[in-house]
Amino acid sequence: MVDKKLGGAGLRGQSAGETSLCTVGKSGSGLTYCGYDVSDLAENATFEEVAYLLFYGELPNQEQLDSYRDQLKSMQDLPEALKNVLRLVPASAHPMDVMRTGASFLGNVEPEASFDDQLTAANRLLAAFPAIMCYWYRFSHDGVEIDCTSEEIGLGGHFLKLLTGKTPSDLHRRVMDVSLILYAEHEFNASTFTARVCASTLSDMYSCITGAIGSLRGPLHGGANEAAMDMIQGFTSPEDAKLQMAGMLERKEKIMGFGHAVYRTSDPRNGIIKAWSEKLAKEFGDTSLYDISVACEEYMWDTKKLFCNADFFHASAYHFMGIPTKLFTPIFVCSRITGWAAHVMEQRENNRIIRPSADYIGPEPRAVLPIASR
Ligand SMILES: CC(=O)SCCNC(=O)CCNC(=O)[C@H](O)C(C)(C)COP(=O)(O)OP(=O)(O)OC[C@H]1O[C@@H](n2cnc3c(N)ncnc32)[C@H](O)[C@@H]1OP(=O)(O)O
Ligand SMILES: O=C([O-])CC(=O)C(=O)O
Repeated sequence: MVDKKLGGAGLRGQSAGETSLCTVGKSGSGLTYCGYDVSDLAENATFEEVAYLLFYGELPNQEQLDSYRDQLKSMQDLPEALKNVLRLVPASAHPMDVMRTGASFLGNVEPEASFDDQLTAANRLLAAFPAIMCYWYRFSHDGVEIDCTSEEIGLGGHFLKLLTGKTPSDLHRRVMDVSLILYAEHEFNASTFTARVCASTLSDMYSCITGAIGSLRGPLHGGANEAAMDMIQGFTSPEDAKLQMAGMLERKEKIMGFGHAVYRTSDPRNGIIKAWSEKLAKEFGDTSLYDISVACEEYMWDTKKLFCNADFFHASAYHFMGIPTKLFTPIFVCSRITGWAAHVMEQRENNRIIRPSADYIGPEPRAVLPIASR
C-alpha cells in the first residue's frame, strides 16, 4: 500500500471563502455563531432563536420569536404526495437516505421558484424534517400513520412527540433543544461546503440541502454519533473499553467520535453535551454507559491526546432519551439545515462558481492504440 500523502489534501487550513456566520477554533477551541459563543446560546437561548439568528442575522425579540414559531408550526405538516413516497420506503432503508429523499421530493412538489423564495424553502425544510423522519420511521417500523403536527412549542420537543407519541419531559425537551443548538452551524465543514459548492452553480435550495445530507451521512462526519454508539454498546465496563480501544488503536482503526479537522485540543460542544448526558444517565437510573464513555475519553486523551468531538457524548445522551441509534444522524440534519441554508444564502449574496484546480499526477500524453494492439 502506498503511504498516504497529506500535502494539500482535504484543503486543510486553506481559506475557501468568507463567512459572517461562524468562527471555529478561533481562540484555540471556541465556537461562535454570528458573534455569540455557543455555550452562551446553549445556556440562554432556544433552538428557534438560533435558527432565526442564522437566517435573519440577529436574535429575535419576543414578538419576532412568537411569530417565527407560529410560522414554523404552520409549515410542519407534510404534503400527501410526500407521505405517499415515505410509505414506499422500506424499514430496511438507512434513515439518512430517507432524509435525502424527503428533502429532494419536497423540492419537486414545492420548488424554490426563485431566490426570492429562499427563506420560505429554508424554513419549510426546518419545520418539516422532524415529520419526514418520524412519519417514515413510525409507519415502516410500527405500522402507525402519525399526525405530523404537535402542540409542542419547540422543534426538539416536537421531534420527541412525533417519535414516541408521548409528551416529552422538560428535561428531554431541554436536552434536545441544546443538542440542536450545538449542531446548528460549523463554518466550512464537509456538508456545508457541499451545500455551498452546489449553491455556487446557482442551483436551488433543495438541491443544495440534498447534497449536504449525502455528505453528512458518512462516519467521518455526522455519521460518527451512530458509529460511536455502536462502539460503546460493545464495551461491557470501563476496563473492557480501555482494553478494546487499545486493540483498535493497535489495528490502526479510527475511533469514532474522537478527533477533529480544525480543533486541536478540545471541541467546545463536548463539555456541554457531556454534562447533559450525565444528568440523563442519572435520570435513566443506570450510569454504566456514561461511565464507559468517560473511560473512553480519558483513555484516548492519555494515550493519543485525542479528544471527544461533538458526536461522542451525543451518542449516550440520545440513547438515554430512548432514541433509536439509527435516528441519531437524521437529528443532526434537523439541526444543521439552519447552518446549511444560511450558508447557501450567504454564498448567493456574493457568488462566484467554486471551481478549484488539481495537481495532475497521471500518465504523460499518449496516443490511443487500436483496440487489437492493446
Ligand atoms: C460533527 C463532526 O463531524 S465531528 C467529526 C466526526 N468524525 C469522527 O468522529 C470520525 C473519527 N475522527 C476522524 O476520522 C478524524 O479525526 C477527522 C475526520 C474528524 C479529522 O480528520 P483529519 O483532519 O485528517 O485529522 P488529523 O489530521 O487531526 O488526524 C491525523 C491523524 O490522527 C489520527 N486520528 C485522528 N482522529 C482519529 C481517531 N478518531 N481515531 C484514531 N486515530 C485518529 C490518525 O492517525 C490520523 O491519521 P490518518 O491520516 O492515518 O487517518
Ligand atoms: O467542522 C467539521 O469539520 C465537522 C464538525 O465538527 C461539524 O460539522 O459540526
